[in-house]
Amino acid sequence: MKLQSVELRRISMPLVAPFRTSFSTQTSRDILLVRARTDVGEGWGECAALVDPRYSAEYVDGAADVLRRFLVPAVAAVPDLDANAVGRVLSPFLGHFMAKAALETAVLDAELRAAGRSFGGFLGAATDRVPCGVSVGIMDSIPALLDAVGGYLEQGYLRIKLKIEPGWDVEPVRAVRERFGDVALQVDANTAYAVSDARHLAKLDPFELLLIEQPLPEDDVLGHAELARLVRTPICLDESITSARTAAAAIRLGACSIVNVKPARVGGYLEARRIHDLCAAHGVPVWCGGMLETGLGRAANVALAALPNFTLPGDTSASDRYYATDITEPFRLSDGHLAVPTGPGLGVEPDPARLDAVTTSVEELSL
Ligand SMILES: CC(=O)N[C@@H](Cc1ccc2ccccc2c1)C(=O)O
Ligand SMILES: [Mg+2]
Repeated sequence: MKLQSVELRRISMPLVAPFRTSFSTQTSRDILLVRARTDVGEGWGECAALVDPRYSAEYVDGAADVLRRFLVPAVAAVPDLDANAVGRVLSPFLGHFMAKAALETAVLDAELRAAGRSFGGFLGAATDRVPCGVSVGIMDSIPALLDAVGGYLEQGYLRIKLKIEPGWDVEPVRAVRERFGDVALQVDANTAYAVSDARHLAKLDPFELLLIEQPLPEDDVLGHAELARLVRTPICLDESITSARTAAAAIRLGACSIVNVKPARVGGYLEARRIHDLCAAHGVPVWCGGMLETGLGRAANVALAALPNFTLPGDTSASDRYYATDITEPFRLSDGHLAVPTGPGLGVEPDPARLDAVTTSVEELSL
């Protein structure tokens, strides 16, 4: 396969409701899509980077720039391209995992569409539908939170994840437990605490949470290992896991007993599968994280979440959790599950009219 041209497209997608985390409140998503045109057809990749470097060091204008200047030219120079070559040819460029993931996914999508293979079939999906959880933002009040959680449970979500931060943690969890009983429940702090908060975080132990996600800063692996000795609730890492190597180190150091696998955060679906396999070898369960993707990224995540060691419901929610109108056919929850796409490649593609309606810029990179 040979890369002939790449389109960098920016789309602006309003969220159905503000989404507040410990690091920001977002009301819309400014998303970069990568469209790879090759001699055997085209493929799509979605870059998960936020508009500002608050979840990780990446941000969407920076991702577009690193793709334009370094990543796309390097991949375009490969004479006999396949998805396995992308990680190798991009490894001299450090970091920029979300930008790399978008490009690798676009190349993989083109390759698989041309071969008539689905993402799930290629990655090793073991099931045709995946159980889904939902991520619930920090709310203005406990009653508002309980209304939101009640609504998601009525829609059929099989697991609730509450965003927490200092000042919004024990009480919201207590309220959800008192109202909804033993629903599958976990929390995500997005790095908002310090290991000195261990005694406070241990107050969550009586609520039998599935896990506490990324309580401490990304680089505080040793702090997570110390916290895991002071808190009974299992520790799950998200931001800290940037590769299979960092996953192996975190597990060996006792920093986590569960991993949130996010292809965008680790440079793509091939590395994500390596993390899945490594965690399986260590008996560490994984689940698929979310970055408020459109149906393009959502399709790839659902295929990944079908691998056998994804034993916990992920943040693979339905399209309407975030968007009133998706750019692809929407993913709809059915009995708390999403069906794994079976078509070639991602198995979905953008509807041209819907795509045009949200497009804010299109740039053709000639190679
Ligand atoms: C579903 C979920 O909680 N995702 C991330 C946080 C996150 C990720 C990407 C975002 C993009 C725009 C606005 C908020 C966002 C929050 C997480 O697991 O930590
Ligand atoms: Mg998280």
